Amino acid sequence: MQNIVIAGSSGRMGRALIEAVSMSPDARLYAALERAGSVYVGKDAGELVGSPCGVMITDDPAKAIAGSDVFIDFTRPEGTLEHMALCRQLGVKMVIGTTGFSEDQKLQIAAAAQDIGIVFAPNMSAGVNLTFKLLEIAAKVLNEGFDIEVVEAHHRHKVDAPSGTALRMGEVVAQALGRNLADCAVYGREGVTGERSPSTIGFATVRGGDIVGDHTVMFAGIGERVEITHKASSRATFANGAVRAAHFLGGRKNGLYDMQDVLGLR
Ligand SMILES: NC(=O)C1=CN([C@@H]2O[C@H](COP(=O)(O)OP(=O)(O)OC[C@H]3O[C@@H](n4cnc5c(N)ncnc54)[C@H](OP(=O)(O)O)[C@@H]3O)[C@@H](O)[C@H]2O)C=CC1
Ligand SMILES: O=C(O)C1=N[C@H](C(=O)O)C[C@H](O)C1
Repeated sequence: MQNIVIAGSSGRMGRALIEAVSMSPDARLYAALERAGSVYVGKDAGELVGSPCGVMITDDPAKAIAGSDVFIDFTRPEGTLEHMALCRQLGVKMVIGTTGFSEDQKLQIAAAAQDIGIVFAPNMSAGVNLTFKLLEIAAKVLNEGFDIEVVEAHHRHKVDAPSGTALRMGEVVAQALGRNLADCAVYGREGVTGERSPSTIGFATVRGGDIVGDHTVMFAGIGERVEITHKASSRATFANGAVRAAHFLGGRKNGLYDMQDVLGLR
């Protein structure tokens, strides 16, 4: 049985995670965390998903983490890094789904993984992780004469762009082609842009309504176009993946992993 702490428990993913943990026979909700000042502090975490569970939401991270097995964090980069410092100190493993980290912040996560096991992935769904493999194949086969564009769409509340998943898709394709994404990414276009340079990977972002998460990578050639698309219709897919990642960490003391490791796709 794994004792799980959920950070950002009243958020969109926090609620999906409470449900996913409650449905896992090998996991139990050990603590639910919110920021100080949140109206949810002191409330029963289960009430957020319509079924009280006796775990009261706390704003004390150290108290929540002490004695737990895995800390699941889908919050914001600054919150995740604060939680990570405590998890590292207390020897508690982490599943990190938060997106929007800078390169320096990602290095901090890698450093913490020397001491604790961490699964860090911008997308915990099995389907998206399969598309990463498909993209690798597509990029290697369509490596000449095809323009590559990544298009993503998310709900109106999302604060980072492009999505972490879109960026990872770009990285996968760039790596398969022997390119460095930092050198070839084009983030949006406006005005007189000139013709498209063939070595670039373009990104386009859509934000609106309640779109859970759509991603398409387009390989546009002359006379044909291949599109690899994933559409998430429920956050349960990410939450179930995160709980699976927590179980994966069970037998691992330290190390940095992603969902390719968890799903055996490496
Ligand atoms: N890897 C994956 O599979 C997925 C990743 N995500 C990522 O997860 C993250 C959360 O998404 P979502 O649930 O939609 O966001 P929400 O805004 O709905 O929830 C975020 C939660 O984190 C809390 N929070 C925000 N800032 C901090 C902080 N500095 N310290 C502690 N807690 C904080 C919020 O509290 P408050 O309400 O007080 O602000 C809220 O409870 C995003 O980065 C998103 O991209 C989302 C889906 C899938
Ligand atoms: O913020 C979201 O909602 C999502 N964020 C992740 C990302 O940035 O890739 C994953 C998913 O698409 C939902």
